[in-house]
Amino acid sequence: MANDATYALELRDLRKRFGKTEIIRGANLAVKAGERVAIIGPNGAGKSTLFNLISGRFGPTSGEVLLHGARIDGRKPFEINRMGLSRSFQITNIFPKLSVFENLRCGVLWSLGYRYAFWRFLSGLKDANERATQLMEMIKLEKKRDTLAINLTYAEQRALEIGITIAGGASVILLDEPTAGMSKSETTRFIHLIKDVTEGRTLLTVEHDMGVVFGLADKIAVVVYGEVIAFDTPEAVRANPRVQEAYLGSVIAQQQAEGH
Ligand SMILES: Nc1ncnc2c1ncn2[C@@H]1O[C@H](COP(=O)(O)OP(=O)(O)OP(=O)(O)O)[C@@H](O)[C@H]1O
Repeated sequence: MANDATYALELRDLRKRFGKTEIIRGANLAVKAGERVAIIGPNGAGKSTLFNLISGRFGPTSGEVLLHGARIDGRKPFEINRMGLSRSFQITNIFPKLSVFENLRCGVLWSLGYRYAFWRFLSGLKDANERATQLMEMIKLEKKRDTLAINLTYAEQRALEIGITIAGGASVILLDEPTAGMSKSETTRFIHLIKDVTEGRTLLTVEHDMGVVFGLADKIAVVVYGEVIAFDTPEAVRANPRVQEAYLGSVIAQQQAEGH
């Protein structure tokens, strides 16, 4: 099945060993184009490691990762990015001393391959400017166009980061805990923003907050001990006895006790 592009992203019997310890133990997942998927699971289950395997930060010990039917396992992160998968790296890919507009334009140029372009050439790059303006509207930061990233609120920085992540028009987007550290009202607004900007794209998030999971995801992948033990709609996952037993029962009980 060399180029079976039925799925936007596919993991086939994926395994990752660190030293003697197998952390990812035969993970399988098949995500259709346009699906929004939340990856949940207990601490240490391997969620971040899966993201690292998908985005090319780590190569798998064995198994396959396919992006629109093409093998990407073992490729470098920038190659995978060029093939249409973009991962957010939280605040770290924001330039604090550049404005919102300049940050977005940088993201656009990077995706076009102008990584080391000189700033004096930039104003002439009409397409990049237009795309940056369009992104700024999508992430609702038009009014902060010339504000330095360092002076944005935390939630605005996260929005900017998402703008940079989608700047190159990637079809598959990976977001690590996109609402972590936000207030409840910011989180609610941010879920809408993420839904808007990822419309028509495939989204994977690693998420601990069940409110975000159930508000955002079309499907939930439950990772326990390095395996995807369930992959289904939120309702089906919630009702799945194996998930209840392995993870969700205790999380929901805890969040109810905390008043979430
Ligand atoms: N580079 C590495 N070298 C060695 N062990 C690692 C490495 N990266 C992750 N691990 C181990 O792999 C296991 C899974 O970690 P991972 O961060 O993927 O889990 P997680 O499900 O994302 O957890 P959390 O919800 O706490 O963020 C942990 O035991 C971790 O210590």
